[in-house]
Amino acid sequence: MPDVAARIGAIPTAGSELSDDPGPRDACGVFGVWAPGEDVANLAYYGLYALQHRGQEAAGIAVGDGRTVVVFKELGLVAQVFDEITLSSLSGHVAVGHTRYSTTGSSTWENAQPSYRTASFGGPIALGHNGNLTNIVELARGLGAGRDRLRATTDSDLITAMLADHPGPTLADAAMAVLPRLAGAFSLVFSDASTLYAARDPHGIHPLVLGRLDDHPDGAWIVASETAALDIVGATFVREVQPGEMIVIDAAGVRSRTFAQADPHGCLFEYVYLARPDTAIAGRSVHATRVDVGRQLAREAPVEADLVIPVPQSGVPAAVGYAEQSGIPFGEGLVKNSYVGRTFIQPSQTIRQRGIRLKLNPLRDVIEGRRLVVVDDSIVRGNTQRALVRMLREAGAAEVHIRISSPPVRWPCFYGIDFATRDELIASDAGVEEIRASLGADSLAYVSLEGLVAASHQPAESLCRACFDGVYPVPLTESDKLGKHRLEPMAGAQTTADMIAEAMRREVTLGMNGGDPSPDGHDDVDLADDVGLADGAGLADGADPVSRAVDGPPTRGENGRAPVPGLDPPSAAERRGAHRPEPAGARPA
Ligand SMILES: O=P(O)(O)OC[C@H]1O[C@H](OP(=O)(O)OP(=O)(O)O)[C@H](O)[C@@H]1O
Ligand SMILES: NC(=O)CC[C@H](N)C(=O)O
Ligand code: SF4
Ligand SMILES: [Mg+2]
Repeated sequence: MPDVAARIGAIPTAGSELSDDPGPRDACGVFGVWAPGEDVANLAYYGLYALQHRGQEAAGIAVGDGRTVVVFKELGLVAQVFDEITLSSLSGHVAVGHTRYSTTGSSTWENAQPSYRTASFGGPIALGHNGNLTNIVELARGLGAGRDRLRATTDSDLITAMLADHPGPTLADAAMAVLPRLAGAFSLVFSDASTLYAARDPHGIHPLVLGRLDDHPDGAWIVASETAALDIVGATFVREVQPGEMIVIDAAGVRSRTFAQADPHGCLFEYVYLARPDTAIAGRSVHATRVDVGRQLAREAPVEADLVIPVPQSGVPAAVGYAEQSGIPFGEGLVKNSYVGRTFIQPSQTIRQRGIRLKLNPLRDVIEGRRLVVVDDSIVRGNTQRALVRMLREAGAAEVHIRISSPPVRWPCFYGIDFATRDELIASDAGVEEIRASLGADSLAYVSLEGLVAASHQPAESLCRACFDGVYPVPLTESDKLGKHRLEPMAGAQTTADMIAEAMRREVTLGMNGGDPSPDGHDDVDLADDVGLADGAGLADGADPVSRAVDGPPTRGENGRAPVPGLDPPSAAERRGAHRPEPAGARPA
């Protein structure tokens, strides 16, 4: 191992090459670690555990040892995917990890990340991606037949394929040529067998931070979606990866390169829901932001009531702020089953709805006869509030006043949140009074967009607010409207070109989560009907029917019911190949 001690502390600012400026010391889940002498697989495991809230469908870790890269990935939660035996078989000095929440491509093993390719200039590439690209059909066209040999249908795998296709001669050269061609949101961690890379789109839509493991003789670096993951692995926050910046970490130290001019538009919804409260984005605590929004909500939408109750988990800080500002006592009126994860980011409507009832149960003695202010961070499809109002009334609430600490979500997100089609969003066409009536609440109010932005302490023009105001910072193309399954074979199309032509001809508009026809629908069958996907039609040769192009996790088979988030271990079918680390790429592509 070359002596890298001299480089420790030389943390480059964006765009610099090994600058001596120490930089500030003081935004799917991605996690990268470069730490010779450390158990990098274990660090990645803990990092991913800390980022579980960003993606619950699949998890994976790729480890490089200077010679090769081994990837282990599987459908399921981090703790279901990895055990001690698996982790101990992953040894090396560089690791890339990912927790997936699907936005392009179904929830299948092939689409789990890190994605893997062998570079045409030699050597392995493993990549984890948070975000969503908006020009994937164009990029897929560019790749042509090369992509068609592969079963992964994510935008993320396209990036890996483009890097692998580039003549090089190094991965850094390939990345500097490929990254400027990507449009949309991408916070990336990727590696070859020796070097860790991190890159963030020019808009910096989703967060990505650099941290350092202290007291490490050879230098040890972490890249993560959120600062909370740095805390959990004992790393010190160094700085954010800047929009349009690529960071390279190897035995020669840390280097920064700029691949595009920054035009910051950080995701406002990170402050509302996506990020952990114990994370800081652009120096601002997410928790403090949420409490402030709650206070603002109380100023904007006061109501006479006996008790403020939060909707666990993400509604808690805003409820604290609402109670503080209004003087109405705060109380726990709903018990959350901590073994049930997030419901909104589940990939199908059926699982989301079942999850809410399993997750939240009213405390009758607290709420009976009381006038309640029920505070939540957001209403998207309306699943949670619809179920809650019913539960609270059944449990004897005298009045139910819903207060929401974000404005109505009226527009789909194309940058990495599965907000689906406009049809699915309860607020897309309805006014507040209509929504109140449909939920059955006594009153309903949302915080203003101005109030939310002010609490973030960010200038409005440096935030993406598109799901609230419909102003998209990255222009969309017609092909973006083709939906989550746009790289999947449909109606018998066998090639990318056929698939695009067929989708365009049919004018299929599926949205990000084309599997969900409506908030009350049952998606899987309907999607197949919508896109003319006959059973097994259009599958790649040898594709497992469990993984076919229908959204939602594979069905169980044993008892016919869908898996329950956080409760069911992965089925035998889901875990095919599990606990069998294999050189990446060994599976048929
Ligand atoms: O209107 P909907 O479509 O129901 O979506 C909005 C709800 O989903 C999220 O909760 P979730 O259960 O995902 O996670 P949490 O535990 O972090 O609150 C969010 O906090 C809202 O409660
Ligand atoms: N939520 C995300 O960041 C998703 C990453 C990528 N678009 C995928 O679908 O796998
Ligand atoms: S549209 Fe909404 S959820 Fe998507 S990136 Fe913009 S602010 Fe975030
Ligand atoms: Mg919630």
